[in-house]
Amino acid sequence: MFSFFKKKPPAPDLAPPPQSAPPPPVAAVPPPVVPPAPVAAQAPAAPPSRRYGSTSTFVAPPPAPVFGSELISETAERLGNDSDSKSSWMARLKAGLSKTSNNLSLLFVGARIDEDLYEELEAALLMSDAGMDATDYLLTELRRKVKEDKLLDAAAVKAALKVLMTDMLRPLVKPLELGRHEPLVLMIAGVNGAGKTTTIGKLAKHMQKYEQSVLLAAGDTFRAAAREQLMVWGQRNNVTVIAQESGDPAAVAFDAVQSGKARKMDVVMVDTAGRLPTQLHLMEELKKIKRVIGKGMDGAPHEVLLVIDGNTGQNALAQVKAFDDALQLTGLVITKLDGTAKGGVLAAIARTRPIPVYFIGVGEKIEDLQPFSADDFVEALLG
Ligand SMILES: Nc1nc2c(ncn2[C@@H]2O[C@H](COP(=O)(O)OP(=O)(O)OP(=O)(O)O)[C@@H](O)[C@H]2O)c(=O)[nH]1
Repeated sequence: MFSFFKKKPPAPDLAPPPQSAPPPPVAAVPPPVVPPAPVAAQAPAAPPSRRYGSTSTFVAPPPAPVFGSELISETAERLGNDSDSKSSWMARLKAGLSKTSNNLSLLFVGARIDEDLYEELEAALLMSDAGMDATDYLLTELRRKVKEDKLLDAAAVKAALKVLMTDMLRPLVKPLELGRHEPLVLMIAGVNGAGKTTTIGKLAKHMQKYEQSVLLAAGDTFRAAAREQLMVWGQRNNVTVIAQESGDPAAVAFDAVQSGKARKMDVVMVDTAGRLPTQLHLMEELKKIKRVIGKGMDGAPHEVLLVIDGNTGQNALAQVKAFDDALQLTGLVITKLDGTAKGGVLAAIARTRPIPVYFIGVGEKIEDLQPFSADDFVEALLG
């Protein structure tokens, strides 16, 4: 079974209280529209400061949305009919990475194992955005392997490179564990247009398939369209979105966490506005959002994810470093590997800042976001 998330068996202290059953699976019985309760009314005994407590509005889910064939096919996928969806996903990933895979594969066609091959391989890896460090490492290890195993033909060398690459990327593989906290709070960051809001929408939909109740915080108070995008998405999918007309994104995040706790939600996801790591005041704002989420719930956010546009090449590494320094990232999502992405940047990340890559995206549809698999990725590159 191609499992999306790893859901920990609920520890006794994390298990939902028996009386307050979790919200019914959204697909089967959509929760009733709860009139928006003011946050202050739901807050725990110690009231939140006015600054973070009372200004957000709730966008309640509409009654009984119509779920049609989309849900049926997704349900079929969950029940085990996922070999088709996996092969079409692989086809999209292969197509997305075809630039690099063509370059790499052509090298080995009828090639002799000599210095020319190593030089061409070095150039192809550098062009794929793998960076100097990962490229040097792969070439050194490959030379060693060829010598040790006395590899004589190009196919065997290619196979050895596949193994090396897979071993290099494997430390990045980690499932996103659900059910560790109630709610599990995720904060999502990234540069402008990386795909944060879209990723949140896709993740929420997938989490719903795992019977997770999800609440979203429209923390991108900078770009009005981002808030609308999240709210429309939430209404369509029966997910409550907490938003503010304008103002402090930290306040929206705080309200969302408070509300998530009061409603016993499984997951709260906090969107944030896009920003460049060089915009220091905006990076400070992100740190503040993270701190304020922690005030709303001890230990939160439990996951701080950086969404990276796969087309940004080596700059992606700079983004990972800067956001990690500011926020101590727990995971990455690499989107748009269907575009002009070259894919090698994952090798660079693995060598220099091995932060787990939870998901990769190869398109705008929900099923285009999938957990990262080192084997699949290398198969798409060198298969
Ligand atoms: N082709 C492709 N497009 C994607 C993918 N993920 C997101 N997009 C598109 O990228 C564009 C930007 O996505 P958003 O989710 O709005 O990005 P954002 O990071 O929230 O943007 P800001 O709020 O402006 O920082 C949208 O048109 C998405 O549909 C992907 O994997 N592949």
